[in-house]
Amino acid sequence: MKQFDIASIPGDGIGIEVVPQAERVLRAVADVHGGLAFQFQSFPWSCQYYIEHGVMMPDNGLEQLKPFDAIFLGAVGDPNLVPDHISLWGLLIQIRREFEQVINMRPAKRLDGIQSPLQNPKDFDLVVIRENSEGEYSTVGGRIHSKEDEVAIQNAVFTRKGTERVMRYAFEVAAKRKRFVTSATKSNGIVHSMPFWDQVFKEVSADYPAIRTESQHIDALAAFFVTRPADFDVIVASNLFGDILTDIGAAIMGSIGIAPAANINVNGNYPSMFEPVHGSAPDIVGKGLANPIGQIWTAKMMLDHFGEEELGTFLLDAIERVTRKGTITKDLGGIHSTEEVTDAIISELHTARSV
Ligand SMILES: NC(=O)C1=CN([C@@H]2O[C@H](COP(=O)(O)OP(=O)(O)OC[C@H]3O[C@@H](n4cnc5c(N)ncnc54)[C@H](O)[C@@H]3O)[C@@H](O)[C@H]2O)C=CC1
Ligand SMILES: CC(=O)C(=O)O
Ligand SMILES: [K+]
Ligand SMILES: [Mn+2]
Repeated sequence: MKQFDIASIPGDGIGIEVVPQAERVLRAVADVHGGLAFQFQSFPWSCQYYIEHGVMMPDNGLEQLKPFDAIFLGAVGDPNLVPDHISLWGLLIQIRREFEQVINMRPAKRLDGIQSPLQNPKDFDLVVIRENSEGEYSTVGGRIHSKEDEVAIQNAVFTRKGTERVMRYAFEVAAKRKRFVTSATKSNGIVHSMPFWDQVFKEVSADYPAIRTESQHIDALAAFFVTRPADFDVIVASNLFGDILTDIGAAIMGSIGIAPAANINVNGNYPSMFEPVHGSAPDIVGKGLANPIGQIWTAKMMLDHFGEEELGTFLLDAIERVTRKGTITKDLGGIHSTEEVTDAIISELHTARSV
């Protein structure tokens, strides 16, 4: 029996609602498979934890997480309790950084039965590879003076190592897909980091002659995600550009509530972390309205990461059979609750086993 030890961090808001549902689904997957098991240990680190302890996680939090095979996170943030920059940097971004989860991988794909806000979405199936450790999300800078003399300086950091790494990763992913990489740039407006980004992209692409490439400015690319998403395969982007693009990717899928994501450690020194694109959605918390598909599709990405790709596909197929039948939550125009959608997915898993 293969066992995977998973650290669960439900976090805040709807994270607390969707993480246990996705754990139920993973247990069902294990049950259907018969030869593997998932062991979950839940950590209460969240804004509520901050109110009680003055920190988002204990001093040795990272040490506690390190031995696990993966981290399964819901969402972090409750602006009524803790300012967002404190809660996100104190937990989510700290784990991404300290555990060298340098790649953030976010697929966007049209699913049967889900209405895209686009009139003609076609069958888009793309994946954004976002740099996850540097770029525009940096602690370099500061604020000085006050009142009308106040100055805020925020420096973006682009290292050759980090830039090359995310690009190589994108090319490797593309090699297993439609062999097309689009680079998100803005070298017409950002005159140091983005021409550097373009240069590294050109150098790295020379190592992958079988893969088609293009560069698009981020503003135009954002528009193309709306007007012709089916034309893309793999998009490589900096931290901020990737963050924005993947919310658009989620929106054209039909809801941010279904979009999955993986924060990947590529050197094997620390666990990777799997968390949906969405946040804690304070506006719908406690009502059974949270769409569990983002968290469950994220579990599928965790299965892929464990090398269980067949099981991952099996799970995504079950999700799509459920959406096709119209068992969907309110954000997608349906009437079903978080739990009902999860039940339907679990029941599809069992049905698929028995045929
Ligand atoms: N990675 C993370 O943990 C992230 C955390 N956040 C944090 O979450 C909090 C709320 O941020 P927002 O900007 O409002 O983004 P959000 O993703 O939480 O919500 C945006 C909109 O999408 C809806 N939504 C999100 N997930 C849904 C789901 N599963 N089912 C149905 N509807 C869903 C919400 O109801 C809301 O209308 C903030 O504290 C923010 O910092 C935001 C984004 C990512
Ligand atoms: C924090 C955030 O917006 C994200 O991880 O997508
Ligand atoms: K999240
Ligand atoms: Mn985001």
